[in-house]
This record gives sequence, C-alpha cells and structure tokens, in this order.
Amino acid sequence: MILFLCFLRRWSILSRRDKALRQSWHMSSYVRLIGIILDILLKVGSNVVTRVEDGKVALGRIGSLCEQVKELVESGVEVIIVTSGAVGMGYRLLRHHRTLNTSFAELAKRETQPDGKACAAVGQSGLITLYDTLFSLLDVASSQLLVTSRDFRSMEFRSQLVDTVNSLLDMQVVPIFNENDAISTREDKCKDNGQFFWDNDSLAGLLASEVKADLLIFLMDVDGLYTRPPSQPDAKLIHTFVEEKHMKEVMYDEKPGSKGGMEEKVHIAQRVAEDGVPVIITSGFLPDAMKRILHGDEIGTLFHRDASRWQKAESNGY
Ligand SMILES: Nc1ncnc2c1ncn2[C@@H]1O[C@H](COP(=O)(O)OP(=O)(O)O)[C@@H](O)[C@H]1O
Ligand SMILES: N[C@@H](CCC(=O)OP(=O)(O)O)C(=O)O
Repeated sequence: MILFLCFLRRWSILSRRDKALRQSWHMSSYVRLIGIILDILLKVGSNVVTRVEDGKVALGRIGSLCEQVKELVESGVEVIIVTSGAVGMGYRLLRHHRTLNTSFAELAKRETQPDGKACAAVGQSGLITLYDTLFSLLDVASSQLLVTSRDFRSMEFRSQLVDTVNSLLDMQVVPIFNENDAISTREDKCKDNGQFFWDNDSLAGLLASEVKADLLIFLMDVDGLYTRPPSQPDAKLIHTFVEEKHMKEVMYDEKPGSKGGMEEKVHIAQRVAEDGVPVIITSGFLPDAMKRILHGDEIGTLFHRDASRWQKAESNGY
C-alpha cells in the first residue's frame, strides 16, 4: 500500500513536470544551477509581514505574496510557507488595548519571556486568519501547522509530519507553518546539526531538508546578502555565495531585537545548500520576487553546493 502511494505521488509529480519544464524555458544561470523547481519552501520574515514604520500588517505585501503563490500552485508548483509575524501582530494588539507596557525592542530582547509568548498566542490567530482570508478569496486552500523543536526529536513525528504535508500538497493545499511560540522552549543554537530549530529561519531550513524541497526562499527586508550591512555605502550585493570567497569577508550589523539575524541565516542557508536544497535570500518587498525567480531573474543571493565550481566556470560577478 505504501509503495503504491509513493508510486502515485511520483506519478502525479511527473505529470506536472511538463508545466514546470515550460517554467524553466527562460533558462538563466540560476535556473540552470538549481534545475527544475517543483517544490518551494518560502520563509516570510516579520519585517515582511508587518510594516517597520508602525508595526501594522503589510496587507499589500501579503496580498501580493498570496497572489504569487496562487499562480505557482496553478502552474503545478508545490509551495510550503513558514511565516513569522505572530509576535509582532500580538504585540500591536496588546499595546493598542494598553495591556502591555514593554517596548517592542525590549520585548524582542526577552524573546523567551512570558510577554513575548503571550504576544505570539494573541497574534497567531490573526496571522493565520489573514493568510486564510486572502487565500480563500483567491480560491486557494491553506492550512495551519504549529510546531515546536521538541516535536522533531521523534522520528515518528517527522515521518507523520512529512506524510501530512505531502497529502496537503497533493490536494493543492498550502501548508503554513510557524513555531508554536506560546509553548515552545528554546533549543541551544550550538546543537545545530539540522535536527533542531530555534526560530523560523532554522525551522524553514529543517523543513526544506525534511521534505526535500527544490528551493528554499528567504523573503526579508533587504535585497539579499551584502558584503557589509546594506546601510553602509560600499556594501555590494552578493550574487552567488561562495564560501571560500565570502565567508570571511562579509560583515554583519544585527538590528537590536532581531532574533536570528543575517549571520545566522547565512549559516542555515549554507547547511541547507550542502544538504542539497538550493537557497535564495531576497527581498519580500518586491511585488513579484517568486515569479521572477522562477522565470530566471537572478535576484537576491544564491546558495548552492556547487556554487564555487560553477562560479569559476561561468561568472566573474560578485
Ligand atoms: N551583510 C548583510 N547583508 C544583508 N543584511 C544585513 C547584513 N548585515 C546585517 N544585515 C541586516 O539583517 C537584517 C535582516 O535580518 P533579520 O531581521 O533577522 O531578518 P528576518 O526578520 O527576515 O528574519 C536586515 O534588515 C539587514 O539590515
Ligand atoms: N514565531 C515568531 C517569529 C520568530 C522569528 O523567527 O522571527 P523572524 O526572524 O522575523 O523570522 C512569530 O511568529 O512572530
């Protein structure tokens, strides 16, 4: 029975391959390196979900993201989303009702403290309702999956999770993940061997490897990885990350209150790419980032395990 189900799944993927082949028609070097994309894992950062100016929900951005996902799903691409934003949305609501006196920067520093967890519990329902409403208006079915790192300790959980995600994808339902912050206990980042997660970047990395996605995209508030913090005038956008060339050279300037930060994202991207899943870090502010990637536009920064070999052969760019 299991063999039969595996066969059915493979068969349905292959029948979608035709459409996907058309998608890679405009072959850029990115697309040639990545290959055919049938499954995408999309990680949406808090700064994409909410507006930096006032912390309110970025309705236009999320709307455009849902529209792009709809187009991808209709063209036969499977999309899994990991979205942040629950803490920010809950925080805004509690501040609005004047029941919370902490500033957001203070709260973010105390991420494991009850205030932050309470904010996540308050904000998660609004966050998923937003996605659910937008997707429903576009006739796309979506689903909510809240996980904690502890869950991943069990092999049984992992295989159950992959089965559930696969059956959602088979029914063209978009799985939307977030960490279940309200009840999660933080894992030690030092244990990063791809078995645990401690925020949504590491969760996205873990899931991308677990479901063997064809591409992991980090959508964030900058165009990609720069040689130094983007606010610095001499910062250059890195087109393809090559460990020997960029690892020591890149400088980071983490924002106060940022949980993961760019440096950690780079470590995660490297590990996931080594595991065979290419990663692109790009801007969630572009109205059509995903469509452009699938059409071969070389936006953002690419992490690929063959990057150094490929860059030597094909490109002198950064
Ligand atoms: N070398 C760098 N290249 C790009 N961004 C950087 C760099 N160093 C620091 N940053 C900062 O990292 C921030 C993104 O990290 P983070 O806030 O953790 O993203 P997210 O909330 O999407 O997970 C950007 O706003 C940027 O200012
Ligand atoms: N789970 C939290 C997000 C934690 C997190 O990783 O945030 P970010 O670095 O903005 O992706 C939330 O929903 O607010």
